[in-house]
This record gives sequence, structure tokens and C-alpha cells, in this order.
Amino acid sequence: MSSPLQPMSFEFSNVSLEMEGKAIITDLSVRADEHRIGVVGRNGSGKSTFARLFCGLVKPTGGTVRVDGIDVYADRAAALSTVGILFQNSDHQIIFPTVEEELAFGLLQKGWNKNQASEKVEAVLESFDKTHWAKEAVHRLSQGQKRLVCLMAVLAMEPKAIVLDEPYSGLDIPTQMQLARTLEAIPTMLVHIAHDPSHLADCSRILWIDEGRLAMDGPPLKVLPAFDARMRQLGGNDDISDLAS
Ligand SMILES: Nc1ncnc2c1ncn2[C@@H]1O[C@H](COP(=O)(O)OP(=O)(O)OP(=O)(O)O)[C@@H](O)[C@H]1O
Repeated sequence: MSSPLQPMSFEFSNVSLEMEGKAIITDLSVRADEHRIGVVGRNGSGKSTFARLFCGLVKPTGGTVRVDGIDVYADRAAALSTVGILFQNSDHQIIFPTVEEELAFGLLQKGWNKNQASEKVEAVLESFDKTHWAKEAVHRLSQGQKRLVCLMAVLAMEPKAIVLDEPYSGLDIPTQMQLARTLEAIPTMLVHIAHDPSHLADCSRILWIDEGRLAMDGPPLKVLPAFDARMRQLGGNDDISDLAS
């Protein structure tokens, strides 16, 4: 997993998304080719929606999303090999009863045969020293363990870019540190959504999304202190009922 960084880029061109008559993302344009990109924003600002658009899981109402030049919504087959997503909630990602089935699913979807898929699953489990998990019932694993299963399933697909939606939420500190080391070694583009700015200090670029728009875009030393100051200001003033809508 310490192979050289692969050149990658993504581009949102005037992307908008409305759901149930409400603007969730509004005219968002951004192009990036950095390998570590952070995304911050308040609850409900549109970060997870950005992640779903990035992976082509939802059709923009306007504009296009291209990752490595591929229109990820229009070309689902190419998108499968291009982008991966680690969902905020592992239970939204996991659909199979055992770890090996979960890891094989995406590969079979990609057109691999059963033998190819099971060889790859074994190799991925081995790279994480988790071969003993192969037959394990996923529902018996802890949240942190499930997160690792989801990450392994994404990595098995060898996507060129991975969106991580709050990968550390609900994990204890040792598990966070282990996961951080694993993520650090991944040679693909990582787009990391986080509430805690300290998790994004190693990113080379930060996108701050606010009310579905790009509020600020730049290096972490510029964006994170501004974001942090604004969040503290809001936290000082806000009533708990005043969640971002
Ligand atoms: N299926 C849906 N239908 C209508 N509105 C939706 C739907 N999914 C999300 N939204 C709305 O879109 C907005 C953005 O949601 P999103 O999950 O992208 O926010 P977020 O920034 O990831 O929030 P959080 O930090 O709380 O995870 C919210 O106002 C949410 O209520």
C-alpha cells in the first residue's frame, strides 16, 4: 500500500441538487488534483450530499461531476472502478452477512469471477492481518471493526479516489490512530469529511461547505482557523434548536 501517488483530479461544474423542492447544493464549482482534500461544514451543510454526488450515487439537478474525467453519474460502470465511498454509518454500507461476502460484492459487481474475487478478498484480509475474519458474521463486529470491513471493501475495489465520510466517528483513540496510519499509506486521492479540524491538518487543501455552497477553499492553515473561529462564534451564540437547516 505504499506505492507512488497516482495522478487524479475531480471537477464539480456548476453542480446543483434540489431534493423535495429544497436546494441542498447550489451552483458548486470546484476542481482539485491534490491527494489529500478535507471537507468541513456544519451539520446539514451538504457534506454527505457532496460525497454522494462525488461518487455518482445521486443525479445532480444541474451541472456535472467528473472524477478522473468520468461523468460518475452517467457512466456507472466506469465510476465503480474510479470512486469509492466510506459511508458515515457503516450499517448503511454493509449488506451481506459475512465479511468475505461483503468484501467480494463490489468485485463481483465489477465483473470479476468468483475465484478472482475470493483471491482478492483473501489478499486484502491478509494485508490487514484479518484473515480470521473471513467467515465472521458482520453483525457480531463492533462499530470500529465494521468500519474496517467497509474500508477493506472499498480498498479491494482499488478505486482511484475515495471519499471518507467522518471515518473516525464513534471510534476509540487507538482505533482512530490505527485507521489514520492505514489511510496515510493509501496512494489514491482521499476526500476526507470531518467535523474535527485536527483530523484534517495533513490535508493539502480544505473545502468549507456552508448551506450547500463553497464558503472557502484553500490550504488548511487558511481555512481551518477561519472555520474553527466561525464554529466557536456560532457555538457561543447558538441555541441548540438553531441547527443548520
Ligand atoms: N433524501 C433527502 N431528502 C430531502 N432532504 C435531504 C435528503 N437527504 C439530505 N437532505 C437534506 O440535505 C441537507 C444536507 O444534508 P447532508 O447529509 O448532506 O449534510 P451534512 O453536511 O453531511 O450533515 P452532517 O454533518 O450532520 O452529517 C440537510 O438539510 C438534509 O436535511
